[in-house]
Amino acid sequence: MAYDEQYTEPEHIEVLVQSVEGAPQEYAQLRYAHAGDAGVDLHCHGSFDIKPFERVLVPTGVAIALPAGYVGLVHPRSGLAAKQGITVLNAPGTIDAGYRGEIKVPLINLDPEHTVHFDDGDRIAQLVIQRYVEARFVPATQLPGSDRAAQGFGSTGVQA
Ligand SMILES: O=c1ccn([C@H]2C[C@H](O)[C@@H](COP(=O)(O)OP(=O)(O)OP(=O)(O)O)O2)c(=O)[nH]1
Ligand SMILES: [Mg+2]
Repeated sequence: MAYDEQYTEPEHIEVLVQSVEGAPQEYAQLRYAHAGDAGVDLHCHGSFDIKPFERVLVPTGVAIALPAGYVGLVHPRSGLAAKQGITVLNAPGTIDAGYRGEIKVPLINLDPEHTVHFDDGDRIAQLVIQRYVEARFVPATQLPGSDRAAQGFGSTGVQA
């Protein structure tokens, strides 16, 4: 198969976005920065500082309604991580389809020296929307065999 033939359009869905009380209306206008981006940037509502090794639960000013069968995953922004040591503490954060509250992002500053300042509206994280599968968990007394079996935690390439 030619490389180009592998290309498929991503699935398109509608997700309702509301700016929360006290946040500007335009906060509800989430947009992918580039064609082909998987993540849409989330902004902070309000300005704040994060000192070294401090964590802050950052309000984004938005609430969303995902259709059933979809989940929002809050990922760090690589630029903030690489340049300033800022990451999402619970990455990836899980936004359940049924959650209607404000999306909040627990950021942590892992830079040992520098306090990082954020202005109102700065991009703090990115939201990736994916389909999920709901499992029916079935208690079992024995699991089927597999190539890996119970090997894990760095076992690959190590002589038994
Ligand atoms: O980074 C995050 C993660 C979660 N949430 C919201 C949406 C999510 O649907 C809800 C619950 O998240 P999670 O299940 O991760 O947290 P929990 O500590 O298990 O809380 P709960 O007992 O409410 O499920 O909190 C956020 O706003 N930001
Ligand atoms: Mg939970």
